Amino acid sequence: MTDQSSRPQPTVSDDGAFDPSPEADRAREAVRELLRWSGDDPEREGLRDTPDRVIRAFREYFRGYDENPVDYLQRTFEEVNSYDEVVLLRGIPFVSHCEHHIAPIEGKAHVAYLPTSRVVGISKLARVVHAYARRLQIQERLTAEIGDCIQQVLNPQGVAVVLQATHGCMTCRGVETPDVTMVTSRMTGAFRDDEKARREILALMGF
Ligand SMILES: Nc1nc2c(ncn2[C@@H]2O[C@H](COP(=O)(O)OP(=O)(O)OP(=O)(O)O)[C@@H](O)[C@H]2O)c(=O)[nH]1
Ligand SMILES: [Zn+2]
Repeated sequence: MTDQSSRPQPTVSDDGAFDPSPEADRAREAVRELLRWSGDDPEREGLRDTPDRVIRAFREYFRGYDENPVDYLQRTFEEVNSYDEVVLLRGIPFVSHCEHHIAPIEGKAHVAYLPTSRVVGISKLARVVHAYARRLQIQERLTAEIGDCIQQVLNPQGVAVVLQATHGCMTCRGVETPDVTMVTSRMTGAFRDDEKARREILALMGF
């Protein structure tokens, strides 16, 4: 969870400006090579700017490497009138990329926790989801990282994370099987140990 990025930083901000660094040059050349490998001509007009677009898109897809999700959970509120029932953020849309094919993983995350004495701003749960999703992932690890981060930082009575997603590497290539959804979950504390709490949260999530 303390994985601050060690990758080269762009010499210009991610505002669409051209990055003249040697690392960016090498990345653009790698994209050019992939275009050739695919059978096209990277020098033709329509593809001339594509390597630069692709490396800027990669910065967007993978900007989670520059984020520490722990930071998002530092600010908590304690004046909650002893609220200790479930807090659920349902249906957070996310996009990730599978580490095997760099194909999109698109889905929804349902994130819940059972607070002790403090709660976190609700947007922060979505920020944690995106910070882990914007990396190369498999769905199981993404699910576990989200759940474990919230459990470790907030130390609530329990955390429940369920992800449902479709995998581009299954729909657009390979087995070419659309309309299948992968469902994964990470349950901690009360949601893992107490069958009733687990059933209730899954029902609230719509399962
Ligand atoms: N468990 C899991 N598997 C994934 C995930 N994303 C992709 N995969 C699978 O990872 C596997 C990689 O298998 P390989 O046999 O090494 O790769 P491949 O030859 O491209 O496999 P096919 O996709 O079956 O063509 C595939 O079965 C993918 O469907 C994920 O998030 N979790
Ligand atoms: Zn894949």
